[in-house]
This record gives sequence, structure tokens and C-alpha cells, in this order.
Amino acid sequence: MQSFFKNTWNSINPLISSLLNNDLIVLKNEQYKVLQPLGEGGYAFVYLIEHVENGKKFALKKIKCHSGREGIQKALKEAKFHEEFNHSYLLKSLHVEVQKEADGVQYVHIMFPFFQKGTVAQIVQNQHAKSTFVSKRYVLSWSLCLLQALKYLHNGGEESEFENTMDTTNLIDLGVESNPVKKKSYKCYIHGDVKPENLLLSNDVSNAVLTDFGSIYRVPSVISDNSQAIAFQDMASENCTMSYRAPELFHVRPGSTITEKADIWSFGCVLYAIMFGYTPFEKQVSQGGSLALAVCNAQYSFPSKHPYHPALVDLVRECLRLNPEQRPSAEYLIHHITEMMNS
Ligand SMILES: Nc1ncnc2c1ncn2[C@@H]1O[C@H](COP(=O)(O)OP(=O)(O)OP(=O)(O)O)[C@@H](O)[C@H]1O
Repeated sequence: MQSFFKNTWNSINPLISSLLNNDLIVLKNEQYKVLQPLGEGGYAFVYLIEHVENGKKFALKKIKCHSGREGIQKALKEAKFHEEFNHSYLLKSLHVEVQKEADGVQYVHIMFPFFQKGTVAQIVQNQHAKSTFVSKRYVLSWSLCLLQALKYLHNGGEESEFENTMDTTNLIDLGVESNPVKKKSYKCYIHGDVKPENLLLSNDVSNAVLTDFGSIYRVPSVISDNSQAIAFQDMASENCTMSYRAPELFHVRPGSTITEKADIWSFGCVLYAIMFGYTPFEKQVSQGGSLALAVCNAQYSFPSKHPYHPALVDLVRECLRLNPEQRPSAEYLIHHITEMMNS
């Protein structure tokens, strides 16, 4: 039974050396038992683990590093963000360890507190499976948590000493040139993969914590030529889930500048998905259209019947503007959503 399970996991993702239920793993010289998988991405698995002696539960993200220095650096950067960002709505790690396995491949292990209530995605799915809507209270409070986290990132982690401790090279080295005139704005980070699956629910279900920092990069990123444009586009398609990806990341053009407004587009998609149970551009695909085309033409509509205030629908519209400069800031959205919460 167990070997069938292992084979199944390995056939789903043969690139990753997976752990089995009841496997033992040593971290910080302490033994933990693997209880079950919690999630899976392109190069990582997340497991629920339990301390063998005291029974405390944690989540463990095991990232397979691509061969070469670049692979381990990328995984360690993700870990470093989890270590150094200091905000209530950004997931903080408890421990990081690099281990080399028998096959010679290196894995970065990041240990987190376990969020037993799951993710916003799971609640949204359950609600809409019952043909009910998520309550206004949750829609607004999750939005506020996410926006506070984005505001912190977009301001470059201003509440921490982050700038003093991080190296100042580009996070994902695409050869994208820094613009020396706008040096101050380099403090800006973009999450790069904002989606309901990356919003973990704390014990008080109205609070959501943003995770998955593997896609974070510095902005503004000035795209100076065609090869940089292609590299950036590839990076976005690898890291940013398509249904939440901003149009400027589908066709990156030389001479353009990618900014934190790409996260604001994703926020608009997340807000829509929480309200209606599906992403804004999915309908076009179910009618035979292309998702990329629908996104790049901002082809979406709202259901005719729903319980939400028109002002909330308007905020989604503002976030889903094709021109990034016309999208609002996290700060503006926080202000308006706070007003709605108090009304
Ligand atoms: N601390 C945690 N507590 C509980 N569940 C978690 C925790 N961290 C992650 N998960 C679960 O694991 C899933 C994947 O986590 P994460 O996004 O970090 O991995 P990933 O490999 O980068 O995934 P993807 O590539 O799909 O974004 C989450 O959607 C969530 O369901």
C-alpha cells in the first residue's frame, strides 16, 4: 500500500524525491515523522510533520534545487525572505536546512508553523460547491490581510531591517538592468504569485497569511532588449499562475517597465475568485476561448446576481485595468476596503 502511494507521488512529479507517510526526517538534530502531504508545486512538496517526542506539528517545504549554483541560490533566497520579512500577514519560517540526498541532489528544507485551517482557496471552493457565497466579512478581512502584506512588500519591507541585511543584486538574475536614477524605488518587491492557494488561514479564520516567496523579485524592472523580455516572460510563466497573471507578463516588451502593479492585477483576480468561486477569465476558456487572449483583452464579466456591494465590484474593475499605471496602489485599496468594513 505504502509503495503504491510512493509510486503514485513519484509518477505525479518524478523530479522530486518525495517523503512517505511515517518516514522520519531529522531537522536541527531533532526527529520528525511525516504525517501527510499538504501541497505540491513544480519543484517542491509541503508536508505535515510531527516532532517525534513532543508531538508538535509543523509544515515542511522541501524544495529540490536545480543543478548548479543558481538552483540552490534561488531556493535559499525563498528561504531568506521567509526568515527576514517581518509582517503579521507574511509567513515566517522557523528553521532552514540544506540536505544532500543519496542521489547527490540538494534539497532546501523550510520549516513553518502548521496552519491547520488550510487556505482561502479551500474555503472558497467549499462555499461555492454548496452554491453559497463567502460572507462579506471574510471577503473584506482576507482582502485587507493580503493588501497589508502587499503594501509591506511594495514598500520594500519598510518595517524591518531587511534592506540592511539582504544583498543588493537582482533577486532573479535575468540581466535586467537597474535604473540608477530611481535607486530609492529598488526597495520595492513584488510577490509575483498572489492567489488564494497562497493564503493560509490562521486559527481565527478571518486572518490570512501570504506564503510562497519563490516568485518574489525586485521592481521596477526595466526591460531593455528582446532577450531580457523573453527571459522575463519565461520567468513569469514559470512562477506566476496563469489565471492570476497580469497581461504585461504574458507579452513582455522591450522598453517596458514591470512594476508592483502586476501584483495588484493578481489581487483583483483573487478578490473576484473569493467573491464568485472562479477566476475572472475562466468563463472565456470554458466557452472555447484562450485564457491568455481573454487576459490580454481584459475580457471578463460579473455574474448578474450576487450579494456584494457595487463598490466592491468597482474595486475589482479598477485592479483589472490593462494599463498598470491606472491600477490603484495597495494603500488606496486598503483605505477603501477599511471604509467598507466600517460601513
Ligand atoms: N504552513 C503551512 N501550513 C499548512 N499548509 C501549508 C503550509 N504551507 C503550505 N501549505 C500548503 O501547501 C500548498 C503549497 O505551498 P507552497 O505554495 O508554498 O508550495 P509551492 O510548491 O510553491 O506551490 P505552487 O508552486 O503551487 O505555488 C499550499 O497551497 C497549502 O495548501
